[in-house]
Amino acid sequence: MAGIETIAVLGGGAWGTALALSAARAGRSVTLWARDPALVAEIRSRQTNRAYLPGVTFDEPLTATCDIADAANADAILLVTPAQTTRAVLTPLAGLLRPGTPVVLCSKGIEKGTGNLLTDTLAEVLPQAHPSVLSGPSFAADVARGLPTAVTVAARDGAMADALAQALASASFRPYASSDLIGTQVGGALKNVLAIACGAVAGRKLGASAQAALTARGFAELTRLGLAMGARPETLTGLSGLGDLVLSCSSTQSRNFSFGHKLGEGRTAEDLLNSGEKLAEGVFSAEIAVELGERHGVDLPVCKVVSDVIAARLTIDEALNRLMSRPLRREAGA
Ligand SMILES: NC(=O)C1=CN([C@@H]2O[C@H](COP(=O)(O)OP(=O)(O)OC[C@H]3O[C@@H](n4cnc5c(N)ncnc54)[C@H](O)[C@@H]3O)[C@@H](O)[C@H]2O)C=CC1
Ligand SMILES: O=C(CO)COP(=O)(O)O
Repeated sequence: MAGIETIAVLGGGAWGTALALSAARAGRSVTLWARDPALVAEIRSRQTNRAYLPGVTFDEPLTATCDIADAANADAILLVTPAQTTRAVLTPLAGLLRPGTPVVLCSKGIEKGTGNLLTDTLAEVLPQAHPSVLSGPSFAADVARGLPTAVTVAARDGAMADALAQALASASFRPYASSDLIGTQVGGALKNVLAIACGAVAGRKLGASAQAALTARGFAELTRLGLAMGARPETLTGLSGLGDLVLSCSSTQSRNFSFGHKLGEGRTAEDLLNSGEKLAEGVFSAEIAVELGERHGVDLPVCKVVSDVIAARLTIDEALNRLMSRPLRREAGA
C-alpha cells in the first residue's frame, strides 16, 4: 500500500484544527478545509484559530482553503465536522473522490433520521471511499498543545488502518490500528450521551459514588449495544470505548459533561441550546441511541433518561428515581 503523505482535514473547529496540527507534526502535508472564509483568512495570515483553539499558535504551517475540491486529491481525508453534518459535507465530494481513498470519520455520533453509524452514511454518499474511523480519549486542546494522546484508528482493511496509524503517529500522538469500525463508532457515540448523565449527577451534587456507579453502568450499556451491533469486546474495553468514557464522564473539559452539569444545576436543554452552548454531540445522539437499542433488543436505561431529560419529559430527580427503582438484577447478566 502506497504511503499516505498528503492529508485533507474537513472542518475548522476545535478537533479539525487540532488533528490538522497533529498530522502536520507527524510530517504530513496538510490542507484544512473550512466553510468560513474569515477563518481561512485567519489561518492563512496568522496561523491561529482563536475562536475554537484560543491561546494556541500553530507550530507547523497549515494550508487552509474554502474550496472542498482542494481536498479531493489528498491521500487521506479526515472528516471532522459535527456528526449530523456528515452527509451534507461529504456530498460535494461524490464526483471528485478517487476510488479507494481513505475517508477517516473523526466525529462522534449517530445520524438522526436514519440511525446510521457514520460509516453507513459514508457508504451511501461516497461508496468509492475506504471507510475509516478515528476515535479515543482526546481533547482538542490537549492534542493541539502536543500533550500525549492515544487513539484508535480503524479501517475496513487492517493494512489501511496500519498505514493511517503510521501516517498520523508522532512523538505526542499514538494511534492504535484496528479493523473494528462498528465498535470504534459505538463507543464514541454512546460515551457522549453517558457523559451528559455523569455531568448531571455532578451538577446536582449527587456525589462521587453516584458518578462512578453511573460510569460503570453506562459502560454496561455501551457494551450491550456494541456487542449486539457486532463490535468486538476488546474494542469496547479499549481507547475508543472505556478509555473515552472514563475521560468524558470525569472531566469538566468535556462539553458533554459540562452540558449535563448545567442540566443538573437546573437549566433546561432547550435553554442551553438556545444560548449558544458549545457542541455537545450527546444531545443529538441520545434519542437515536435509544431507538438503536430498541432495534437491537437492548435495554439502555441511562441513555433513555438522558433522552427524556433533554426532551423535557423528565426532571433530573425523576430520572434518578427511575434509575434507582428499576428491578434489582444480577450484575453480570444485566
Ligand atoms: N473537541 C474535541 O475535543 C473533540 C471532538 N470530537 C468530535 O469532533 C466533531 C467536531 O467537533 P469539534 O471540532 O470539537 O466541534 P466545534 O464546534 O469546535 O467545530 C465544529 C466545526 O464544524 C463546522 N461546521 C458546522 N456545521 C458545518 C457544515 N454544515 N459544514 C461545514 N462545516 C460545518 C463549524 O463551523 C466548526 O468549524 C464532533 O463530532 C466531536 O464529537 C472528537 C474528539 C475530540
Ligand atoms: O470526544 C472528546 C474527548 O475524547 C471530546 O469530548 P466533548 O465533545 O464532550 O468535549
